[in-house]
Amino acid sequence: MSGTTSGFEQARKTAAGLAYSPGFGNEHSGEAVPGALPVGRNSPQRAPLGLYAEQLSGTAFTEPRAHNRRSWLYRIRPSAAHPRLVRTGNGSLRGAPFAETAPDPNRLRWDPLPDPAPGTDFLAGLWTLGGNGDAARREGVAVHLYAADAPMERVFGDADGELLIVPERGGLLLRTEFGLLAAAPGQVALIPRGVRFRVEPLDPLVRGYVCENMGRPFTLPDLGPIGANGLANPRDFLAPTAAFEDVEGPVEVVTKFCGDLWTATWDHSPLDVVAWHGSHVPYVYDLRRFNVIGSISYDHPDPSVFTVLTSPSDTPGLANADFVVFAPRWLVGEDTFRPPYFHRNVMSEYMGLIEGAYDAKRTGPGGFVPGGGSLHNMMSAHGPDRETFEQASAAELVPRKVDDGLAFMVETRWPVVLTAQARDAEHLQDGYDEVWQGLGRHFRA
Ligand SMILES: O=C(O)Cc1cc(O)ccc1O
Ligand SMILES: [Fe+2]
Repeated sequence: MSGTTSGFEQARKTAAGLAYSPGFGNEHSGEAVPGALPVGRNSPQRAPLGLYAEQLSGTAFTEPRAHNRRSWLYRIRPSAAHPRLVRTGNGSLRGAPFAETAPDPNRLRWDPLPDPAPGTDFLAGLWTLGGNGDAARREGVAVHLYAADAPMERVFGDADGELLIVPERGGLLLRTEFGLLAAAPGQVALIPRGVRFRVEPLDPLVRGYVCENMGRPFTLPDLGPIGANGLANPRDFLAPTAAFEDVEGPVEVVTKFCGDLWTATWDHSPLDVVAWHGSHVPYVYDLRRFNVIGSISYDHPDPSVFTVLTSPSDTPGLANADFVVFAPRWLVGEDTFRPPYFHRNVMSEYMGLIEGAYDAKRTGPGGFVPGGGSLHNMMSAHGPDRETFEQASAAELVPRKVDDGLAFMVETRWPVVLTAQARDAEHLQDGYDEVWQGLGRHFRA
């Protein structure tokens, strides 16, 4: 069933009225019914209102307090009350390890996903481009895209990692165990590992990207000499307030586990959490709130300065994955080539475009367009295309605002290995290499 007009109106009304609890990493809490949240202990002999107490851990019990993520949920039924899971088709979703294709050192670029078949929900609309690491070892990252036009009737949860959802076209209403979130293009939603949710499109066609982080949970990067403020500010991350559905009756619950989808039909909705508290919670964040730091003297800063969220590895400074945004900003560098420089990076870079244009690439047909993506794997040489290089080398260096687009990058420690469908996709562009052809020699000895 595709979304109906009255369905969208209803969902948009709900989205417009949502209340949130601000602050990344806070000990958030809430109760949809007064008195549902126990006071002074997590696990009373009998939880209030006849609810069941359940802990959901996002990190090992013993991880340092600063990294520890867990929440306590007070629900109508414990999650344990479910039948046996059975395998179901993965559709276009794939998991790590990625071994369908040989790792590819070529620079690659895709146009947007084709429109979905009518009646495609968010889960069925997920299409995996590639990734790295190993879900069973809790490391690596996967890049998915989605295109959907129908509300999810079923509920989904990802045991393999957290999901950073990046809408590019159309808004999403996310009904989660913790309550409701809405994310429109320009905003991102973060669903922690294992948290169950259902997606309702707020528009007839919704499209975007999903960064699935199988490593350590995303956190805000340290600020070092930047100081105590800047980049993504914690208070701009919004957690939901408690809301539950009390549905007795068959509900399909799909789980992604070690790369595969498993399903079970529960006799009630798993979105039955009446109260909760903790730090393992979903968030929505508006990328336009990002406080962009850049050069006010000369040279183009490395894009690490645009990091919104980072999933650290065991090596300090080496990310399992960074989520980076290229948000509107002023460029004022003197005697500086202002767009991204030519480079070969040990990290691998997947880029997507949420709207407008990106300052290193031509947009429009055959270019880097919203909904499209590019992959520059470990050590692949890339940077400004020929047109960008020529223009920026000749440009008058007056202060200029770059505010005609919103792009993002998933930068990861290991090459992104493509799925077969991404390698063979019709929407994989031919001849991306040509954007760097014709960069003639200007050398004068
Ligand atoms: O390749 C890209 O466009 C991403 C990028 C941007 C930038 O400003 C510097 C380095 C870099 O990899
Ligand atoms: Fe790059």
